[in-house]
Amino acid sequence: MTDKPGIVITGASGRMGQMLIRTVLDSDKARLVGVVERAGHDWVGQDIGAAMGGAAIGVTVTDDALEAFSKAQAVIDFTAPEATLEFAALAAQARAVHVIGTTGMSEAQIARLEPAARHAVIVRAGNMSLGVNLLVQLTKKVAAALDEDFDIEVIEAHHHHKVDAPSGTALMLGEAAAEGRGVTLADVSDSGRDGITGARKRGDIGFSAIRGGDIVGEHDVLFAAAGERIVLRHMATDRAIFARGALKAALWGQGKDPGQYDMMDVLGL
Ligand SMILES: NC(=O)C1=CN([C@@H]2O[C@H](COP(=O)(O)OP(=O)(O)OC[C@H]3O[C@@H](n4cnc5c(N)ncnc54)[C@H](O)[C@@H]3O)[C@@H](O)[C@H]2O)C=CC1
Ligand SMILES: O=C(O)C1=N[C@H](C(=O)O)C[C@H](O)C1
Repeated sequence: MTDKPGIVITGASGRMGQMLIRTVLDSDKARLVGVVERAGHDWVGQDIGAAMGGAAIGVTVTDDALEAFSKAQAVIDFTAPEATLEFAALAAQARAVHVIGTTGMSEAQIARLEPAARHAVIVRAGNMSLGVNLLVQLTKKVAAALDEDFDIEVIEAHHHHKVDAPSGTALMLGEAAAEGRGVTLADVSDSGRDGITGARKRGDIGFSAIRGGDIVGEHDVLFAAAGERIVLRHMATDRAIFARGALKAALWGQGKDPGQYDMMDVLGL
């Protein structure tokens, strides 16, 4: 027997799924006890080590999430919004910590996590890296120090497979800028400019999204005024930063009271 928390990774074949599996296997603080993929995927029924092109490791990919979660102390989930909602209910049933990296969830979908959070710990963040979470704090500070003479724009770039925009990180940065300024993001958000949009409205927080190639994730927060500009920037070059943060969250959540938390709680920022 070991007291290292057992971890299940969902979305096993995904870009983040594979990175998370490697991160847990390399860790001396956690054990990989299960991996989940969607029903019908080629990898279901295969050993995950072999499916990822290496040696077998004795963990079989399953599409039975509840069965996998019932053996785990934590589930790390970077998949898609509706899958994440289903996993939240099952992780709560298994009383496993649910670490959610999935982005693109609507406000209505986020609200649907609440019943699960009454029974289990949920840690959710649009970006699990230390660097971005620090950038969020810096953004809040700079926005609080400047007035609306400074136009705030969040510019993000990601690989061409990404399906949601603005990115989860861009939204975190926009929220932080709005909070620093003492406004509600929904009231000032301006995304998806196209055509004759009219001049920029004073006080708006703008979003622009670039999609191309294999860009892991880049975020700028631009504060632009007459005669000067400040740019706060984070550049991710390796998905390992997200996986390390997610594993840290899974370990941090052990023994915590049920509820919803984020990476600020985990990192103590
Ligand atoms: N919070 C963070 O730090 C980060 C968040 N992300 C987010 O993570 C999510 C996944 O990103 P990628 O790995 O690049 O995408 P991906 O498309 O490579 O992987 C998604 C995986 O989820 C699986 N999946 C979908 N529905 C499923 C279901 N019902 N059951 C089991 N598996 C299911 C897919 O088959 C696929 O393997 C996105 O929302 C992305 O924005 C990505 C990187 C960092
Ligand atoms: O889809 C991605 O790849 C990423 N998604 C997250 C986001 O939406 O911000 C985090 C990171 O930028 C990579």
